[in-house]
Amino acid sequence: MSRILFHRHAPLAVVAALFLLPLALGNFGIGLMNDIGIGAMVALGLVMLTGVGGVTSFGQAAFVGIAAYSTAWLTAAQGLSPWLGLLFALATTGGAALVIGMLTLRLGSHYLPISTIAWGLSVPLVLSNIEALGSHTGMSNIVPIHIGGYSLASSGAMYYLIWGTLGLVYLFSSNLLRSRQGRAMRSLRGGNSLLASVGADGYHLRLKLFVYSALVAGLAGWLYAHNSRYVSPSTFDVHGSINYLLMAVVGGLLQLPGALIGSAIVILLRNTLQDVLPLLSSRGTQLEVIVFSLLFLLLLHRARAGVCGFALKLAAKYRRAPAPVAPPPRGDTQPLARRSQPAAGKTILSARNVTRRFGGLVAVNDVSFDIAAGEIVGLIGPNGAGKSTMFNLLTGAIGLSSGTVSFMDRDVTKLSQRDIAQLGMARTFQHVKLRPQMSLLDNVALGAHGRTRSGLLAAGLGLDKHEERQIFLEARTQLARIGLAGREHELAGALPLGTQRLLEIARALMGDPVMLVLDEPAAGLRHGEKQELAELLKQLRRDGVTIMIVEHDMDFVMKLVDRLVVMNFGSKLMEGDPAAVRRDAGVQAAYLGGDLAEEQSDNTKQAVCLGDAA
Ligand SMILES: Nc1ncnc2c1ncn2[C@@H]1O[C@H](COP(=O)(O)OP(=O)(O)OP(=O)(O)O)[C@@H](O)[C@H]1O
Repeated sequence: MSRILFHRHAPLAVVAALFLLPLALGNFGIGLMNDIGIGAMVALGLVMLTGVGGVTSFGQAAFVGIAAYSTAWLTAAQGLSPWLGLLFALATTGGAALVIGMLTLRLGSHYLPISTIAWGLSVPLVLSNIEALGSHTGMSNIVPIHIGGYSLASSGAMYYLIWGTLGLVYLFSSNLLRSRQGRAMRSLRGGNSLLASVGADGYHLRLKLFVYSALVAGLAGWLYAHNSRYVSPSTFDVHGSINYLLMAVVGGLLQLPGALIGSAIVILLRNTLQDVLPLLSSRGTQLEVIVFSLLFLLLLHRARAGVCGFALKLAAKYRRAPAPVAPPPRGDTQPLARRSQPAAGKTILSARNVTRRFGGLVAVNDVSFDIAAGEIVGLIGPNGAGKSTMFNLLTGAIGLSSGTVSFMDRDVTKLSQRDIAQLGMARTFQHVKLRPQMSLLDNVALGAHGRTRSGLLAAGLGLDKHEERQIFLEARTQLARIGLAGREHELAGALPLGTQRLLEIARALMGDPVMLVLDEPAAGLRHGEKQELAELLKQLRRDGVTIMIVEHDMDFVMKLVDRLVVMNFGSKLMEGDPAAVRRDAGVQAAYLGGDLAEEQSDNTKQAVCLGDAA
């Protein structure tokens, strides 16, 4: 009870303290608070972009600069209102971010951060060469903001605008992270394949985050220009960007409050150093850079998750249960709409002459088979037979070298993984792809991405609550289905591997699939858990879901499936019911070794199982 009261009242106490703070501060203190607020806003965008989205940006100050110069030019040179300046600043910043993002966000690994340095360097260079913008000296005499007839010329008045805006941005970002879009954004680090499997588009999510963080930097730039009433290009160079990144890292890149804490620490520390270092040496400014570099190194060694991450780790030691993040269920919540399942027996998937080459290696060679609605089909074969590659081809994770695949009466040979997922094919992965730092409920809820619609704006404004309740209602049902009811708020990373595989099945079921493609779901499960999994899969078959399964535990597979497709060396060896497969000499030879002598030791256990089952 006291914890609930704390969670409810702590934000109110912070708001009240911030409201009253100017009464206790002089002009200098208020000026510092304004700098902290503006810095925190840019750092907050970086927490979203770098911490959540995994895109490291060394060019965020450039967006602050584009916005600051836009409003400076419109108000000081054109004599228009700062409020028009705000719209113009957001338009130029958002437009620039969209173009830069489209040009750079497809770059992988270290190329993307390097590209951010490129535009981080070029934007201030361009600004300093435009005469109409004051060239190297910048622009002064920027008019103050007015609200009605009230001028925000004093730093005390700007304080409330800056911190009020920061509060709104914080609220919007916090709502966004807890939404359907936010769950997908928080999963960006899990890779495009995970996102595509739930019907989400990693590139567009990254682009949205990029533009969002740039718009937040743009808001900060607008406030900066009208707070300092002066802009110059050097403020917005790469040095400035590194400063913002430092704030986010010091505070904690993974939590929104980190932006605020980091900005306060960096600005207050810089201010103190500027007072103290000149007393120690005549080269105080150079010493300041060295002190900050050392601080950065120390942080990377000792507390990579920043102050916030450190505090959370400490708090977790004393916390009794993880804090709930999902809205609690309500009696009147309607379930999500379901798709109608195809009639039992209808062919829903046809693979024809499917071939996939990796250089000179033919991983899948001219394989054809059909799958009918309501079947459980096993895809088996010795290690390296091409099963996972076949799954990747069917689900669209990789492209075919030749052949065709049709699913639900559509040729899906050239469709993306995401489009195939939207048609009703859900999958799990041989190497589990979960978000370890997200709760079980959030991981499962992610699976409904393709079935639900709420966009970024609705999420940020908190207009998605009805859909969120529907998603979490179903996520709780799916969790209960795999035996994890009551553990919704635990972290997925804390589960044993076998249970993580079950969690992947629950996530796949959230897509309301026509067909479930399971890659070694029983690996890591104990005997009793395997029996429960078999029961779950049989129940799903009764519910009309078609299942294709790769599994090495022959005993498990033979008792579960209606039909088997056997692969060996990339080709289809045979197809038939379990009894026929057990009897087949070719299959026995493949599993016993035969010509595959080098695989014998690996497969002895499987071969024995095959024999046992027979
Ligand atoms: N991306 C890739 N690049 C190159 N070769 C690959 C790639 N993916 C798979 N292969 C090769 O294709 C062959 C089939 O691999 P695949 O993983 O599909 O077999 P599998 O039957 O699933 O094996 P296992 O049961 O051990 O998982 C192997 O020789 C593998 O090394």
